[in-house]
Amino acid sequence: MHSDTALAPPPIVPARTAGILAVSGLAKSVPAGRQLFSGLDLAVAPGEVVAIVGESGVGKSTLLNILAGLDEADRGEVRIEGAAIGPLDEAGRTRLRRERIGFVFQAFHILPYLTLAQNVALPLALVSADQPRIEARALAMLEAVGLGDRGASYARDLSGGELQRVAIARALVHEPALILADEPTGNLDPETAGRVLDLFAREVRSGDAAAVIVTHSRATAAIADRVLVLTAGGLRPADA
Ligand SMILES: Nc1ncnc2c1ncn2[C@@H]1O[C@H](COP(=O)(O)OP(=O)(O)OP(=O)(O)O)[C@@H](O)[C@H]1O
Repeated sequence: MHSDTALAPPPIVPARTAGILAVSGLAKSVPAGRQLFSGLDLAVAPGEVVAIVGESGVGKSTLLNILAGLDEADRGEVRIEGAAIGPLDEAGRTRLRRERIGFVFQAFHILPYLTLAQNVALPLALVSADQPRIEARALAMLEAVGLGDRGASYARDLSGGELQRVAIARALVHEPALILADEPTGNLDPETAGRVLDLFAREVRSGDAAAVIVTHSRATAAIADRVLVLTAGGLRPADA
């Protein structure tokens, strides 16, 4: 896994900018031509957790995918730590995601042929060759989500809620600058969700990272510094 490290370009270690995420004038329509949103602006500072809520089908998951460079906007700009992602080619976007972004997908995407410990370690193993640190950090993250004794298990042996916690541990393990999470507590009971959300907030704030969480859950929105509603006209404060 590390054999190509010597040939790889140096890791992206940008200077901390005033904003981790800066989005301006974003517009997106779906292939049938229906406009999901336009004129969308968003700025997220280090240490800040932003929750995005909105009706089903309004485009929340699509927005997260655009922020991660997994989907293209029709118009507008996304900057992560000051760098625009639009001009990056696929390799550049992959590298940006690997080194600076942690993504909790709605469908988890836990790899079935790796143990849970290996799944959690993977994002860190892609950017570091320090095996003892990788293993220690992966175990610490599994413990933090209450699965410290399940590192040797495989995805097939876990419940939906346990898989969700593995996905969260994996998204945080490499201390990304930007954490994007799609319904990260949708499969968790309130007590487990609370514990996981505490971890989430702690990792973001202690690492000066930024998080954008899409959620329908009031408890999840409650840990955010700001709650924004996605509408066809962009994002607006939830209480406006
Ligand atoms: N590739 C695509 N082709 C056609 N329609 C699409 C495509 N991708 C997304 N859509 C449509 O765009 C809309 C927004 O989808 P998205 O999953 O972003 O919504 P959401 O706000 O996250 O919804 P939910 O809260 O139900 O998860 C939906 O109506 C969806 O069917």
